[in-house]
Amino acid sequence: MSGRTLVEKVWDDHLVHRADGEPDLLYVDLHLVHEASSPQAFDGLRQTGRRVRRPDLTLAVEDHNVPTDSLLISDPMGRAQVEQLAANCAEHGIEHLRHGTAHQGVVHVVAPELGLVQPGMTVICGDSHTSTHGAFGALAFGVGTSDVEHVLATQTLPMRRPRTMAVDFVGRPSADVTAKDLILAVIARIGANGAHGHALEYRGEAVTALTMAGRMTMCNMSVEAGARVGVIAPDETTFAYLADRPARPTGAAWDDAVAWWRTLRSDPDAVFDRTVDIDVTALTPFVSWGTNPGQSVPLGAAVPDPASFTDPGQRSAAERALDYMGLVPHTPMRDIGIDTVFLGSCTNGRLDDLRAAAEVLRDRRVDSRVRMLVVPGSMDVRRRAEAEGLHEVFQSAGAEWRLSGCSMCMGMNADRAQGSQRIASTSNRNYEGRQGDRARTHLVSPAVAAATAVAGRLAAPSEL
Ligand SMILES: CC(C)[C@H](C(=O)O)[C@@H](O)C(=O)O
Ligand code: SF4
Repeated sequence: MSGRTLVEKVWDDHLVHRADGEPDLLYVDLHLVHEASSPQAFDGLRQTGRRVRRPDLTLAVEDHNVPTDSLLISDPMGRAQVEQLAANCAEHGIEHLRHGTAHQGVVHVVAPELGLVQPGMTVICGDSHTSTHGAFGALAFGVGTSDVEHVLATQTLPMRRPRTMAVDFVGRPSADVTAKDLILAVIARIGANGAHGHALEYRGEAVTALTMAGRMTMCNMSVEAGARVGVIAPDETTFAYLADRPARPTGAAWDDAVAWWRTLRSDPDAVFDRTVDIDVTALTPFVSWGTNPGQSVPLGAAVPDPASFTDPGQRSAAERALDYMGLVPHTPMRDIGIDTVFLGSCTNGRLDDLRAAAEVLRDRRVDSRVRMLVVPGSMDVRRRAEAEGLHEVFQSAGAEWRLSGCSMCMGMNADRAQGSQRIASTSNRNYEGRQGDRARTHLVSPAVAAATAVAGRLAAPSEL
C-alpha cells in the first residue's frame, strides 16, 4: 500500500462513519460562524427544537456587514443580520466577537491569530474562504447554510472525499514576488475552475519560505482555482506562529501536539491524483485584467487579445471580461489608471501585508486622483500596526486608516465603489459587481497596491 497525503491523513483521523455509496461523516474540531451565512441555519435549529451541540467549539464573528468608519450600521438589513447573530449566540452560549471589540475582524484573520486553528484539525465555516486555514495543515472547508445547520446540531459533516492535487513550486522566486503573485500565477495557469473536485497541497521551497500570513494568502485563494481545500504541511514556521497564541496547547500538551504535528505531511510515496509544477524562478508580480482570478498576467505584460485564446469558451469569456472592464487588447497593464486602492480582506489584511504596503508608502504620497482605503483584517492587526506606527505612514501618505471588516472586498457594507470605478484590490475576487455594481477590480499584492496608489496606475514598487 502506498503512503497517504496530508489531506488523507487528516480526513482519516476525523472519520466518524463510512458506508458504500454515501459521503463520509467527518468530525468537526472548529466551527466558525459569521452573520452573512448563519441566520437560516439557526432558524432551522429552532424549527426542529435542536440546540447547538458544541458551543465551546464554535466561534462567531461580525465581519461582512460592519462599517469600517463607525460602529453604527446604517443599512437596516445589515444591522438586522448582525443583531440576529448576537441573539443566536446568546441563545446558544456561543462566543461572539462584536464589531468594535478587541478581537473582532474578518473571521479568517481572527481565528488563526487567536491560535484556534491548529495543524491536523478540521475547520468548517459557512464561507468559501475557509480554505485559508489549510495554511496550518488543517483540513478546512467552506460549506453552505444547510451544512452550517448540520454542524451546529451535530458537530459532524457529511462530505465526499476530494481528489488530491499537488502544486509543486520549483525554484526560488525573486524578492519582489509575494504569496499573492504565486497563487495568481497558479490560477492563471490551471484556470479558475482548474482544481474543481480536488484538495490542493502546495509544496516546494517557495512555500516553505513564506510566513504564515503568506501561506494564508495562498490557501485563501485555493477556492479561486475551484478547490474547496488547500493545504500546506506544518513546519517550524507554523509552530513558531502558534507558540504564543492564546488558544495554543500549553505545557506537556504543547510538546505532544508538536510531536504529532510533525507527522502531518504527505508521505514520500503518497500518490496524488494530479500534480502541477510551477517554475517560479522567472515569475514577476501578477495582476488580474478580467472578471475571474484566472484572468491574470504579469504586471509587465499587456491586456490579452481575446483572439489569442484557442478555446472558444475562454475567448468569449475574455471578450465579455474586457467589455465589462472597459479595456482594450494590447494595452500595457502598467498604463491602466486606477482611482481606488483597497488594502485589506482575509487574503491580504494581515500585519505582514500592511508592513509590505507601508514600506512602499513611507515618505511618499498617494496620487491626488486616488482614494486608498487601508482596512486591517482584524482589530488585533490594527492595534499591532499602530504600535509600529504604520497608521502614521498610511495617514501621512493620504490613505484612510479604518476599523476592521470585510469592507470593500465584497460590497456588503458601506465601503462600496461608485459607478465603474477602477480598483486595485488586495482581495481575492474580481467578479462583475463584486466591489460595487459596475466596479472594475484588478487583483494585486499589497506591495503593488501601494505602488499603484502612488503612481495612479498599476505599478510595482521598483518603478517608483
Ligand atoms: C458571504 C460569504 C458566504 C461569501 C463566501 O462564501 O465566501 C463571502 O465571504 C465571499 O467572499 O464571497
Ligand atoms: S474579506 Fe472578502 S473574501 Fe474574506 S470573508 Fe470577507 S467578503 Fe469573503
